Amino acid sequence: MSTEYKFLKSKTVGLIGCPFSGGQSKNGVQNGPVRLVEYGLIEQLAEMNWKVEFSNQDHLQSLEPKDDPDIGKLKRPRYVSEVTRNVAQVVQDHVKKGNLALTLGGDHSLAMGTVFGTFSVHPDAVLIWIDAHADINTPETTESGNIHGCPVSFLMGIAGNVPGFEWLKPVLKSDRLVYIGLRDIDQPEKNILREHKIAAYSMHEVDKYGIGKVVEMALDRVNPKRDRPIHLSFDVDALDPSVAPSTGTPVRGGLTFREGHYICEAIHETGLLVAVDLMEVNPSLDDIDDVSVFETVTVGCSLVRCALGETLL
Ligand SMILES: NC(=[NH2+])NCCC[C@H](N)C(=O)O
Ligand SMILES: [Mn+2]
Ligand SMILES: [Mn+2]
Repeated sequence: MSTEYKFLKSKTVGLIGCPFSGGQSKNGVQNGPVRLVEYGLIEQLAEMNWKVEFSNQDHLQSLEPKDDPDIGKLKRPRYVSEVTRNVAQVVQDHVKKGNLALTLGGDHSLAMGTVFGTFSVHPDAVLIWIDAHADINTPETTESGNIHGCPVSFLMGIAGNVPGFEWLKPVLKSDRLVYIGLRDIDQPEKNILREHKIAAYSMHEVDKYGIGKVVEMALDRVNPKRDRPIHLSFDVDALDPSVAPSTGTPVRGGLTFREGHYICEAIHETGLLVAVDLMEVNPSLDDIDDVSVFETVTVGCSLVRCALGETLL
């Protein structure tokens, strides 16, 4: 189109709802997409003059194999592989058509599919990963065995050969990835970040420089000429638990409400977005109250709206 989005053909969003929880061990995150849609996300985007093509992925849960024994430490590897392979295809179809691919999780292992889908159309894209966690454990280093802690290593091709994941060719180069919001990184993950010289802005840098400067530095690192397509993968646990409590692995000391929104606004302003993930909204955790769920769902919707162009003025 449009001056607003350099790599889109029209102001159309492919909304991909992924009710999937197999990349981690807590129940409920599969209900994230339905709650975000129930709250009105589709209508909100339509009101912002987006055409919405809703690609609901309700069949994903039926892909769970009867028998899915651990491979090494990895839990539910066949299920995760099958689901993410399907998601990759849907994302790829939307991005190829010039739609903005918006994926609602579900757990963050889904990013294996979304990022692969984007990069198979735009091999020169960059990945901006907003998270408390680096999600770059390998099958060797993961302690939990939860694959939502590992998608980045698979995408980079440093996960080794895991049977069933042959389809997932390494598409992500270490200099095309940047993190913002990190604060809970396993020691082996720190080693990987250092070894591969991956750009990472933890909460320490957010405190030190302010979010405006951090986003600018992050873009300068991976997208210095501002000419590469951007895939934004936003784990809602990047936000402080006081802002987004209803998520499976909350970590104190996170992004404020405004810092989270600023990131989305600033990335929208580049005009380079081709894909957005909103992951790890879990509206049905045990012991969670309705207000916490409501706050998390509403903040999820407003992050998405800001990434898609909502402004304060
Ligand atoms: N997408 C997430 N919320 N990931 C949390 C990962 C936590 C931990 N590093 C692990 O490997 O299990
Ligand atoms: Mn996380
Ligand atoms: Mn994550």
